[in-house]
Amino acid sequence: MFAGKHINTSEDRAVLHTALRNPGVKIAEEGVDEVGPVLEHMKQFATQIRSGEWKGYSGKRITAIVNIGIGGSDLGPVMVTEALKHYSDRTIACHFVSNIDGTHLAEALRVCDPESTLFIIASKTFTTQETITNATSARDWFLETAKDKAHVAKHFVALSTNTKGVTEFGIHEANMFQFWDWVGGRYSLWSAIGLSIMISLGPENFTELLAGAKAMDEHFKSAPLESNLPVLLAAVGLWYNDFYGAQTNVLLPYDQYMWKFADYFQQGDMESNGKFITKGGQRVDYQTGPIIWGTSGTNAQHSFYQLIHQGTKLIPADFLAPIETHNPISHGKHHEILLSNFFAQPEALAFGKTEEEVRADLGPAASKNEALVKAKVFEGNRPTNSIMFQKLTPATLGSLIALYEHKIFTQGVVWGINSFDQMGVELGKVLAKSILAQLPAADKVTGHDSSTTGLIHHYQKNRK
Ligand SMILES: O=P(O)(O)OC[C@H]1O[C@H](O)[C@H](O)[C@@H](O)[C@@H]1O
Repeated sequence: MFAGKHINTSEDRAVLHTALRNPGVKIAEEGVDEVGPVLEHMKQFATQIRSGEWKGYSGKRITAIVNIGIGGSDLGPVMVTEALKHYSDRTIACHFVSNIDGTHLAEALRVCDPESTLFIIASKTFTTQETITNATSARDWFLETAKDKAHVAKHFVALSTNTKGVTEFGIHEANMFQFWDWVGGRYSLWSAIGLSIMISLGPENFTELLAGAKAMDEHFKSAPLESNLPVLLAAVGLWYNDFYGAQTNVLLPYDQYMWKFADYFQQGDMESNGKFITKGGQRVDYQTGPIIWGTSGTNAQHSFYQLIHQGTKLIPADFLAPIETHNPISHGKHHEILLSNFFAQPEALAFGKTEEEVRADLGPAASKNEALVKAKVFEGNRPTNSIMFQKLTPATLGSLIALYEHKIFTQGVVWGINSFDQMGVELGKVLAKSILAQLPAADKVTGHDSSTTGLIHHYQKNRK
């Protein structure tokens, strides 16, 4: 991976997101020597937006950005801007529009002023239906007020590998921030796709984020296997996934800023390792990628922990927490309570509560209600990883993201699969396209099973 070999074999591509956090690295791959210059371009632009030097068409400064992208062109920027909100001076409102559902764009535009809004169209391919449709509607909305197409240049920029697609859309090449086909979508927040992060947090914090990831890259490359964090995380995961039949891995950050961390790694992990075919084309006869989910503690405790503690499924859990909080309100009381929960849960999951302990707790009442005794038993022996870090800084977040990226890579290598393509998302897209063409009239609806046909007909009969 680090050497730039084409380990994404099905697409014959290198996998070099690590080069994005190591500008100047020498690898013979088209575009690698442009990493530094593009980063510079991003810094200049972000600084102009943040300082107010960049003006909208009517002379107003930019006070809102709308990142229009989906999947890897959305989740990374959303997760990181949320996680590092503490580092934002909040002078620029950040909106993220991903869903093709018109509600997503409409609700964002409701609070934006066309004269002071910058649209960032983020799409690696610049062909994604949701993004191009949302971007076109955003441009129409903008032109309703701005009138003149020449004003688009001040309000629309693109992050993409597809120069032709960007210029055809009407965005000038000078307002395009390039990246390359060796950056996978779900590994792209380190590239131009991170522009919204940089505008929100400032170039220095973005540089720190990259530095933190680079430090983890170095650790991954050089640490002995037995003390190599991504390898350990991968090995523990493999153990439960492949030898204990665990279907899943829940991510539980005890830091409110990280509330989107699990959402981000749903794509990161499941799109990378949700594969049943090996690189050599064989059907695997073992389990591969786990189901990833989770949300921030302690909310999760009051929602789904019951099943983790006493359900019939084995759910390995990763707990993450900062030693220091950015918000030590009420003399640090909140953080102490938060951390006491962070320490308590893995202990409870590991050691549970025996029937004897329950009986001792209940005293004489135990013998009167045997069912209650059984209901209060925790079997324990439920596996967890606990990861503590000093404080959620940009560098620490960069390291944590890279830790999980390399865990995913390591597991993919052991399973012999290609973690860097995503063939499984194609079929639904193709079917949706053919259905879209059939929606205008009932007699056009052909080639589907009776359930699908019935649903489409129901929609056609009842739409207004
Ligand atoms: O950035 P884009 O080319 O618009 O792609 C956006 C997303 O599209 C697809 O859903 C892919 O499966 C994702 O990996 C990708 O992140």
